[in-house]
Amino acid sequence: MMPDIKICGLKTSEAVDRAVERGATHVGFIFFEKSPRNIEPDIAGTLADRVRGRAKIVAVTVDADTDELDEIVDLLKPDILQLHGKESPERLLMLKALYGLPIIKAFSIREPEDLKRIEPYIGIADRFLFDAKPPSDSELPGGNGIPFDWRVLRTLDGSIDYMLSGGLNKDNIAAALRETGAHGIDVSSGVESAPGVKDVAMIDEFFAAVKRASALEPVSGSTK
Ligand SMILES: O=C(O)c1ccccc1N[C@@H]1O[C@H](COP(=O)(O)O)[C@@H](O)[C@H]1O
Repeated sequence: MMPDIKICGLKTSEAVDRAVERGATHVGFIFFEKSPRNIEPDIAGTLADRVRGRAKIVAVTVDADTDELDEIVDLLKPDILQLHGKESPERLLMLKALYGLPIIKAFSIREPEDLKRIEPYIGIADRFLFDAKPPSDSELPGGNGIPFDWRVLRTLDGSIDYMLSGGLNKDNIAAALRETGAHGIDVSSGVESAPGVKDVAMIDEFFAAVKRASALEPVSGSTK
């Protein structure tokens, strides 16, 4: 089965169009000034209009205040909020009540202990996203292009819905899916030729690799 596929950090119509043509179920826009993928909400809204209804529009923010979120929700009209900072469960409840949007809550993972941090968010976050811990010299909480040890997720309760993220690319996505069986994947750097510069050929290659990996997957219940 094909996982949900989110292409994140989009900034051009060419990349948005190609991602959705190839089968992206989610497209992500980054609202974080220090990121090379940062985009103004009005420009993101115009890009999102190209694919609205064909892919879920995801607004990625990091500890954004309500004024900033108001502007993003107003101009982008996202389907989903992705919170990639230290937002508390209470903050998620408040934002869900305010905007009526589903929330993906991101967590950085290195070891099994890190998974304990999701517990207070179960039943509040609509989906989790597991990313690698950023290097100590990085200003970005995500989008660093580095994977974590996916074996950590072996201890995760199978009923937890999550997207796998962090350094995914055409060369490691088959192994990542084989190890985790993730129902959703999220890629940014892995389809870029330089930080913040999406490459449509790399988007093509990534989708081709996911399709190959999904075709190889054993069919549950099959006797063959
Ligand atoms: O991509 C960014 O610049 C970014 C900035 C701030 C918060 C989150 C960000 N990106 C998220 O991180 C994942 C993993 O990225 P990568 O594939 O390792 O480059 C990305 O998909 C975004 O959801």
